[in-house]
Amino acid sequence: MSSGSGDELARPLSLDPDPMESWLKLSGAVGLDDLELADFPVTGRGVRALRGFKEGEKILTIPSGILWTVEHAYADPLLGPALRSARPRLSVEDTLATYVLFVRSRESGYDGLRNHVASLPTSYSSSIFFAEDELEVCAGTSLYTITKQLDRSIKEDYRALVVRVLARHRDLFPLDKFTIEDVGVIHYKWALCTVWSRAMDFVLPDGNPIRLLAPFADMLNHSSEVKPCHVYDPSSGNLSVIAGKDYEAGDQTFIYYGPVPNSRLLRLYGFVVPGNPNDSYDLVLATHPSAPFFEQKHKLWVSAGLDSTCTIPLTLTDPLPKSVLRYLRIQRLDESDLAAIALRQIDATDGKISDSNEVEILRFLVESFRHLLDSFGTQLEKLEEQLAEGVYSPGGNAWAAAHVSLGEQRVLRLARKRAEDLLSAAESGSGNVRGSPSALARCANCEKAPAQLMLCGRCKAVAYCGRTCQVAHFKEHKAICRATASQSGSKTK
Ligand SMILES: C[S@@+](CC[C@H](N)C(=O)[O-])C[C@H]1O[C@@H](n2cnc3c(N)ncnc32)[C@H](O)[C@@H]1O
Repeated sequence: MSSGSGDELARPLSLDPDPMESWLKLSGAVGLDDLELADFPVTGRGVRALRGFKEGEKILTIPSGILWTVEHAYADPLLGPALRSARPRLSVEDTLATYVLFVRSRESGYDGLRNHVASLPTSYSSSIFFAEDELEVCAGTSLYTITKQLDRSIKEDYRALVVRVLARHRDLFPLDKFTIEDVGVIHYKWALCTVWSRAMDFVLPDGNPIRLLAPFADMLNHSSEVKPCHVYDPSSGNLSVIAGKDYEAGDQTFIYYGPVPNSRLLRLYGFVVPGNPNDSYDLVLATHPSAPFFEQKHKLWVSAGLDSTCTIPLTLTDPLPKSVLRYLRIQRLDESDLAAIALRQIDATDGKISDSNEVEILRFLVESFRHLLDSFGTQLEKLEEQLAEGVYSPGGNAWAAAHVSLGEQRVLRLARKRAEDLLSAAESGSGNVRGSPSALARCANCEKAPAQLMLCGRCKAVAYCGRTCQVAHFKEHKAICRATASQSGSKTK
């Protein structure tokens, strides 16, 4: 479940001619002679280069005709009419999941696609398959909440799929293979995880999105060390993979799944990257329509590029985005503020409204962050201790959940600290905190402000009074350090 290239001990998976590979070649796939599937120690099965590739060189093309797409599902002579009869139309995700389940259930025909399905993992380690005690490790995180919600919604979605499609076409979806009971839900979850962890998303020139599964290209694991390197050609409809860096013969080849935080990685792909620089916390801000002056405030949120309900990601590099403050300033406007705004005496879409409004929203934020942090099942220091002591078996579900919790707590602590700094400045009337100067004026560990401080040599975004404090703070700082250094283009490893 952890990330890394782990190329050293890769074993080829089989020496027999692979039926999927033969089908791919016959269908016009290009590049397979220079690649092979192999088992890698850290990432699991992946794709190995059999010769060197230069960055930017095309390494693989999967032709349009054998991609799993919504269009192909609808064009299928058996499945298409069943899909078309569904009212309302199935979502893209459900269409692809139904397509995969349909092909898997066929006893004849669909030979190529069935070979692909046969090569898919039989189980997934997405958080939706976690046992209760494993999920409890990340109680308090957005992953915990979303996974619980998914547990309910997936059952409902499957029932809806049965009613809208499966039960109406029992000739295609026989009851013994598409049961209404729990087994059916388990198969549906498996198909959803297949789509979540293997589908690729692109935007077409007309602005419409396309989601597809590409046999063999879906065997490429993720690495943040490679540039984005999978491309869809809208004119041919083919999917290609370009070398995202230089490879030597024997290396594992990768694609880049994107700057994904651990909570999303674990839910969709079933793995985490320890110390993930993309970790984030999704802060949900909402106001009930019955709140005073809701209509006026709603207009102000919209003109500030927000809405009355907003989900704003807090990140390691920007733990308290301006949009959070902007939202709350509008939420706390009183009658006289609104009158001043109507007379254009105040601009509510940017900047401070008044000292009292600012202090009020910052107090609220500090309290909210404290409350959110208190709601985590296991506190950050305890989790770090447990991970160091090997309480969770490395790579296991509980271990991965612990990393998600660590990441979200680190982000929230930074957000709380930033709100506290802003609040003390607002209360003292200086109102002059821009993050960096105050952070650099005090030791990031003991918070003292001696005459001389030394900057972190890598990110240069925090300062320490001495080596002891730098070492003591390293665990907490390393993820944000990586993120800040990579954002500012630092070349240091
Ligand atoms: C697109 S598939 C890649 C092929 C997959 N390993 C297989 O055997 O079918 C995505 C899945 O590969 C695994 N994976 C990809 N990148 C990984 C990484 N960096 N570390 C650990 N597992 C990874 C995860 O299980 C993920 O859900």
